[in-house]
Amino acid sequence: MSFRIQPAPVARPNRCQLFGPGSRPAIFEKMAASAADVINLDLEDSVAPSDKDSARANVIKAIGDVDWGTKTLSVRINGLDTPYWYRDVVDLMEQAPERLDQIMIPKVGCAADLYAVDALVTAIERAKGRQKVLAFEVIIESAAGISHVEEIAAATPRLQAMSLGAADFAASMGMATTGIGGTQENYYMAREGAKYWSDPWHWAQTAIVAACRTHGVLPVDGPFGDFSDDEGFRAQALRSATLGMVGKWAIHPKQITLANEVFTPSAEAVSEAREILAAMDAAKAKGEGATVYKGRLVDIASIKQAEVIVKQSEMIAG
Ligand SMILES: CCC(=O)SCCNC(=O)CCNC(=O)[C@H](O)C(C)(C)COP(=O)(O)OP(=O)(O)OC[C@H]1O[C@@H](n2cnc3c(N)ncnc32)[C@H](O)[C@@H]1OP(=O)(O)O
Ligand SMILES: O=CC(=O)O
Ligand SMILES: [Mg+2]
Repeated sequence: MSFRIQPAPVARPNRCQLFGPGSRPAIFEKMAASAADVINLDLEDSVAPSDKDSARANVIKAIGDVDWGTKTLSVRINGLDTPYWYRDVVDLMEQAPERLDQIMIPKVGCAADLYAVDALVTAIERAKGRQKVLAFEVIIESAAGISHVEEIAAATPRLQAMSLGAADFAASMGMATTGIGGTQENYYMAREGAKYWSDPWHWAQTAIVAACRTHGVLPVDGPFGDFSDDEGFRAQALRSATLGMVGKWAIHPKQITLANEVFTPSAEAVSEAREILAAMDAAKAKGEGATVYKGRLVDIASIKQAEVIVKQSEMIAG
């Protein structure tokens, strides 16, 4: 237990983050018209090295030209291990209009990575007189990133969200898979001739959720590569939501509805949460800290659990 109050993350919907390559401007209007809460225009791994400069120019133009509505608009810059990232930051901060809400920093390995980007962003904000404070989001997708996840979550007040990047994470960890998220064929327990599949992403997800919740950052599940597998996407997203994540990436438009459905508390869940709060109000009026709801114990901790669902639903409804 600690006397510190757990900080709340930014109150904005983050159920689905839709990605699109910065080298494919023909889809930008479609991305803007989608039902995703967050748009991630990518300058990193979906853009070939030969297209880095033109993709950056496309993105800067589109930030001003496209009507992004009320979406959170984010650009994924290149990693700090590349020659591209400083130019991404400098050009975005010097040339893009203030409609840009945040940048996503991939392959973060330690808090100092964010210190370096923060220093550069802060200097340009001051030099250019930019009024809007740029937010950051990061991807945990390396052995170093997951090892230092808590210091990364605490690294800068600019940080609003943290995603698990299953593809690069698997590569960095030396995992024997080319799958991007979801069930892995060889990750199972065997008993009496039957296989029971387990979840190889679980521990990294819970480490991210714990670090994020400690420091008031939104925990987000990253990509699910097989966009023809709706059932697999839904199962992965449901596990993430159950663990405390608030949303998931879409790497194809057909994943947006699936993510929005999973990360919007259902009417039944909200009504049950409200009933628990009402039951606890009645218990409190009688001087009791615990009572019975539908045959099961509810107590003061149940109020906090129910409030998570009600607050999430109210925040999404606006
Ligand atoms: C894995 C590690 C990571 O870092 S993931 C994040 C980086 N990756 C990305 O950003 C990739 C994002 N996705 C894509 O580039 C495309 O969706 C890929 C997967 C290449 C598929 O594109 P395509 O072959 O055009 O798909 P499709 O014919 O099924 O498209 C159907 C209609 O939807 C459109 N569409 C496609 N992708 C997007 C998108 N990301 N956002 C918005 N719209 C998209 C297509 O243009 C097509 O539209 P229409 O029906 O012709 O009007
Ligand atoms: O960037 C995302 C990933 O899965 O890698
Ligand atoms: Mg990656």
